[in-house]
Amino acid sequence: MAHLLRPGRVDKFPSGKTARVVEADSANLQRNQALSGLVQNTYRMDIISGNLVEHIIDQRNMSLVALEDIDDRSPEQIFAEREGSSRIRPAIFEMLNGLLEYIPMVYYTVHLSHNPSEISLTNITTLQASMHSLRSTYQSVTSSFSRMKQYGAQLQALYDLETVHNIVKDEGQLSYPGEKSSEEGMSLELRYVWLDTLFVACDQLKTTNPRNVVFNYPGSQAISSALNDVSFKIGAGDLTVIVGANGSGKSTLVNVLSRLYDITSGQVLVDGVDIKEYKLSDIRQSIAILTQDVHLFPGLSLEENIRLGDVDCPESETEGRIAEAVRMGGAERVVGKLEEGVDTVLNSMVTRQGHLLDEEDETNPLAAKYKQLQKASTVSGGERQRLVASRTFMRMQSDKIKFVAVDEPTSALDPEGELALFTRLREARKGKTMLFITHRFGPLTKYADNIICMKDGKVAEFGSHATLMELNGEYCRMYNVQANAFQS
Ligand SMILES: Nc1ncnc2c1ncn2[C@@H]1O[C@H](COP(=O)(O)OP(=O)(O)OP(=O)(O)O)[C@@H](O)[C@H]1O
Repeated sequence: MAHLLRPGRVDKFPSGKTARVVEADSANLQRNQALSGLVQNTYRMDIISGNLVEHIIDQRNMSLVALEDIDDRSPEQIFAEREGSSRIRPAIFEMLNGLLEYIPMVYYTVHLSHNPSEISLTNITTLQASMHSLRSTYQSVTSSFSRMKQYGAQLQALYDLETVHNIVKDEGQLSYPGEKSSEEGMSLELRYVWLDTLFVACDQLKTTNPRNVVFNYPGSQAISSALNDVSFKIGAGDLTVIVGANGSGKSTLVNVLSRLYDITSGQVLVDGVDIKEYKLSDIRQSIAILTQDVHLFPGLSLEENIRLGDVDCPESETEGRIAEAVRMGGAERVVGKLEEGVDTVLNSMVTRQGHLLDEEDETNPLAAKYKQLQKASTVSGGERQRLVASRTFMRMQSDKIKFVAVDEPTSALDPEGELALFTRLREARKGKTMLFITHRFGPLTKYADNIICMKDGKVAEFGSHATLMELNGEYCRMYNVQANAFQS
């Protein structure tokens, strides 16, 4: 395992030497650890909404195979175990090893002393052969035992990855897109469910006891529901903008429309069919979600971070599609100023161990790497948002995407960057239904087919910009607050 230095913990010793942190320099080891690190809760939504659980488990398996005999435990663990085993091994293992060599001999000696007629050259040769074979079996068992411990740790890490599971049940049987799906995009509807349906007479349907659309977050202590009495319909290919005050339920609407959560009562219809009837992974792979909470995955290159937007992209098209995604995400300058471009790994995952380095010793081969690491690659908040948007554009290039939800992804972008991002998203909407959540009305509401104005978990108003302005209600009030700010 090669090592390189990192400007981490630095302690001066009286000898003039400096203790530094040393990192493992194996790309496979770092990749393996990066993929394992994605089980953290921080990345849960990114992984689930991107339908990436299986892909990440596969990739981690592949990186484990690529690691071959490189131990992927932390250096501290390896060190502690070596220290322990080096004391035990000579005392117990070597003794056992030595004893085993003699056991057959002792047995045969005793046996032959009772049956002297059986002593022959063949018997002695067989005895020696069995002795060697017994010894090598023992050695392979002990080494397998130690490998088993290692595999146990790896299995545990894989198990942790498997626990990045969905909150919702995956019991649907229908494939998506289905028979009723449109080329223009996904149609979405939130509606009441009629609890008791009575056939009063032939062709006459009487429904009673409507069950409201309600959503409460699991385990929430809130006294009111995050969504209550919400019903509307979005047509295939529509551009819809959701507006409303903080906490009014805008993001929650995206969560239930994309089945990150199931509504508590009521129904979400996708192309006229209950969303629960579709296979969950089909729904996931048809949706792209861009929010301010999505992350760049640490330890993976920018290229891989963007490629994760569409893991099924054919190998031959990947490079061109990534370049296009970077352009559309407005991240060309960000990538351009990094020495290693899209190969840059931000916040690389590392393994560490202590290392003594004489600071004056320029002949030390680690010195150059140490200097390189001191120039750690970082990006600003706005640059990060551009890179994350690039992953969404990578995803949107896939024909499978039928619904794109964009939830205020521009908080750190400059005004020019924000306008450009919204424009490119709108331009890429062919064959997709689009839903934007925004507090800034200007760049989007004038293009919207529908505006949903949320208030206290309810749809306060629904309609086009002109209709809602005419209504002179909540939307008109919020619009005028922004418009007046520019005029005064
Ligand atoms: N994961 C969660 N668990 C419990 N309650 C939540 C969760 N997410 C949101 N809520 C609550 O649900 C309500 C609606 O939140 P939501 O995030 O949908 O509002 P929002 O309109 O998107 O707000 P903002 O404009 O601030 O982003 C709030 O009262 C919020 O506290």
